[in-house]
Amino acid sequence: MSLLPVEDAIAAILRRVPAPTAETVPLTDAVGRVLLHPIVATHNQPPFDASAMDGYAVRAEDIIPGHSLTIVGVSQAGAGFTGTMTAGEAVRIFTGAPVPAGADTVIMQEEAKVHDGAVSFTSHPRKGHSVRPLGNDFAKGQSLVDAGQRLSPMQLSVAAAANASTLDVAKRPRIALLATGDELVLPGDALGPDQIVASNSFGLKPLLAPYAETVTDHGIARDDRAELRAKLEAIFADEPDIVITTGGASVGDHDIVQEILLELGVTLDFWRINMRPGKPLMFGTRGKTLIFGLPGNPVSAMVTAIIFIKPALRQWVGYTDHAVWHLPLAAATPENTARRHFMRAHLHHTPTGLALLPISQTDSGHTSSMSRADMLIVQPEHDPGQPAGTIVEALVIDAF
Ligand SMILES: Nc1nc2c(c(=O)[nH]1)N[C@H]1C(S)=C(S)[C@@H](COP(=O)(O)OP(=O)(O)OC[C@H]3O[C@@H](n4cnc5c(N)ncnc54)[C@H](O)[C@@H]3O)O[C@H]1N2
Ligand code: MOO
Repeated sequence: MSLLPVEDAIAAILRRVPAPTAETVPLTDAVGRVLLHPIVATHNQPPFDASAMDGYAVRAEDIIPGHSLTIVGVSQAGAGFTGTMTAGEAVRIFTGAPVPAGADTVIMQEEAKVHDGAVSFTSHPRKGHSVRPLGNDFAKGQSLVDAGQRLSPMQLSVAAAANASTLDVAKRPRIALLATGDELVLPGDALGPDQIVASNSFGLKPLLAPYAETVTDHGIARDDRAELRAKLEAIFADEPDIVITTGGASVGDHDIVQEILLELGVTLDFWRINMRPGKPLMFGTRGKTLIFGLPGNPVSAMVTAIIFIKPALRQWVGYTDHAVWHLPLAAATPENTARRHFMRAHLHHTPTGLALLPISQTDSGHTSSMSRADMLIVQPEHDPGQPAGTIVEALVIDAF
């Protein structure tokens, strides 16, 4: 049985992903969305030379120990001093207020002594001190956030400062999930003999939600041709962008998912990858809909979603910031097989920095070890095993 290399499978999937398309959303709905057109400043910030302190606007050259300046007015935020300051004058000023014409420096009030309408100072500041020059933060026409980034609260704050009220972000796909298996019951239901609680969709839905317009969980289909066909037909009738099944992907007598998908007109691009966990992954298309048939084993389902569906979704929304990490091993890894191993690992804080502590559990049905993992070490095919300290490649499970 020939197994497809991981890279070839990812490349085959990415070829089927449509180019990102934009939609315009209000700033208030943009957090976590991927920016498709850069945020460009439409004005200078600050729009005028502004005071950074509550104090006095002065001309630096006028500050001579023992000499007083005459206070000729006030500049406050939203209502600047309208005159022009000349030699020997000072203007009372507040944080954020425009620095009056003629002034070049601000001295904070803690360093000022006021007496009879005049002010003297205990410090001798350099010219420009406590003044934020026009355009100091950003200049008109400057790109503030590049396309391809996932918008953070700070980036939305800068977008607002740049006077943007809407942003162009990537449209997100509509995703449908379907679990398959006679043995499955929903969490909370009584477990009968030989039954298993269906857990996959409850991990997949939040894993994929950050990239999706909607993730609709269509529940469980029994290993029954008519039922599975009817459920998949109903899902396809809704025209989702992506359909994800779990279970029934392998070679057992009840593994009928592929057969029914083919009957329903799905073109299969590939089945079975040279990896563990997750070997029986299948992928195909039906019109514009992408179909991922994930293995039923819970660790295999999550790992294949991380390794194959997340890259597809990142490309779908135009996200360009993804990084593979390189970190030292905190303990040795064992010899690998001919299949690429995505090894569960803890991100470990050591006195000399971060390190990866491999989790020895490799059972693809072992959910509790997966729940303790922060990272997946990418162990190459035929890797002989590596000693502690070796720098290895790893993926952050929770990264976008
Ligand atoms: N003869 C062979 N047997 C198997 C092979 C093989 O190559 N030859 N591959 C193995 C590998 S690798 C995997 S992975 C599994 C995947 O099989 P399926 O995708 O057909 O999955 P199922 O048989 O339906 O279920 C496997 C396992 O997972 C449990 N399961 C299923 N759905 C869920 C769910 N939604 N939530 C929680 N747990 C679920 C199910 O009860 C089974 O225990 O096949 C190997 N066999
Ligand atoms: O894909 Mo399976 O996960 O190796 O048990």
